[in-house]
Amino acid sequence: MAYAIEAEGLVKTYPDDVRALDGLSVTVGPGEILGLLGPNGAGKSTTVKILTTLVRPDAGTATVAGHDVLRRPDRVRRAIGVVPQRSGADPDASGRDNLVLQGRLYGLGGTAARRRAAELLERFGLAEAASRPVRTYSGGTQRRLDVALGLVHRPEVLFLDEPTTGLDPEARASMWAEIARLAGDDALAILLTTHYLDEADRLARRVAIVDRGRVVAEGTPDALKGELRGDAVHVECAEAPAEPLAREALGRVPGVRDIVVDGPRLSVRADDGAAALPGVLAALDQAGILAAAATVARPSLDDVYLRYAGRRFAQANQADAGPLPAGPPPAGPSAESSARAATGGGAR
Ligand SMILES: Nc1ncnc2c1ncn2[C@@H]1O[C@H](COP(=O)(O)OP(=O)(O)OP(=O)(O)O)[C@@H](O)[C@H]1O
Repeated sequence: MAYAIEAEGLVKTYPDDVRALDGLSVTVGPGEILGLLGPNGAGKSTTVKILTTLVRPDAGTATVAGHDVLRRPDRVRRAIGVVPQRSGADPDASGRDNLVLQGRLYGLGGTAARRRAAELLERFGLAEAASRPVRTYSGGTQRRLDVALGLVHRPEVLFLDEPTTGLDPEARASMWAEIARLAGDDALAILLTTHYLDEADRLARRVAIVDRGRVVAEGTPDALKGELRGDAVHVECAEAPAEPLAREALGRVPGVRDIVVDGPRLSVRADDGAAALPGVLAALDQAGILAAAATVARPSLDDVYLRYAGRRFAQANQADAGPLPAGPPPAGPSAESSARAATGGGAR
C-alpha cells in the first residue's frame, strides 16, 4: 500500500538538549484518519512541523504524498493542507476574503478563487458569516473557517493540529462530523493531533499514542483496548502509599495483574473486576493502606495509555510530559511488540 504519510525514526533535539522526538515512526493511508494522541509536550506538534516542512529532523526520513520532506519540500507543500493550532486567518478580513486570498496565494485566478471560496463557505456552513470580519466569529465558526482555508487548494493530505481545543461540545461534535466526511467522501489522508482521549476514540481509525517523543502503542482504538483483557480496577487512596508496600499487597490478590502505582492512584487489571474488588480492598486494608474510592471499568484509551506510558494521561498532561534526554523505556510490556500485535503487524 502506498502511504500518504510515512515517517520513520524521526529524531529532533531543540537547543538546551530538549529531545522533542526520539525515533518516532508513523504511517497514514489515503482516506485514513490517524490520531496522534499524547499529553502536552509529547512531540505531536514537532512531528507535524517536520511533516509539513517547517522543521528539519536531526535524523529519520519522511515522505508525504510520495514526496520526501527534505528533498522536495515544495511538492510536499502543494500536496498538503495544514490547520495549525493558532488560526492563520486575518481577523479584520471577512471569511470570504480570507478564502479568496488563500486561493490566490495558491495560484488560482480571481474567478476560480471566488468560486472555490463560495463552495467552501457553503460546505462548512459559513455562508451567513461569510461577509463579516473573522474577529466577530465564535470559536466553532472560526475553526470551521480554518479547516476550509486548509482545503482551498484541494490537498491530498490534511494536518489538523488539535482542531477542537477550546470548542464547546456542540461545536466539537460538528467539527468531528466534518472531519469524518473529509476522510470518507474526499478520501483525504488526515493526521490529527489531539490530547483528548474521546476525540481519538471517536474519530480516528487508528491511534498512535505518543509519549516522550516516540510512539508507544499503535492500532485501532478497539484493538488497543481489546488487548487489555478484563476490567480495570482503580483505587484512590487517602494518601499515597509506599510503592513497594502497595505492589506487594496487590500482588497477593489472586487473578490481579498489571499493577500500576501512581501516587495515591492504584490500578490493576482483573478478568472480573467486580469479583476482584473485595480482595483488592482487603489486601490494601491488611497492609494499612486506606482506600478513599474505588471504581471498576471496561478498558478505555486512558488504560491503554497507562499501560504503555506507565502513568495516567491526565497526569502526564498536567505534569507537562517534558523532554527526556535519554529516558528509560516506559513501564509495561514491550511496547513495540504489543503495538505490532494490535495492528496485525502493520505498526511501524
Ligand atoms: N522551538 C522550540 N525550542 C525549544 N523547545 C521546543 C521547541 N518546540 C517544542 N519544544 C519542546 O519540545 C517538546 C515537544 O514539544 P511539542 O510542541 O512537539 O509537543 P506537543 O505534543 O505538540 O505538545 P502540545 O500539546 O503542548 O502542543 C516540549 O518539551 C517542548 O517544550
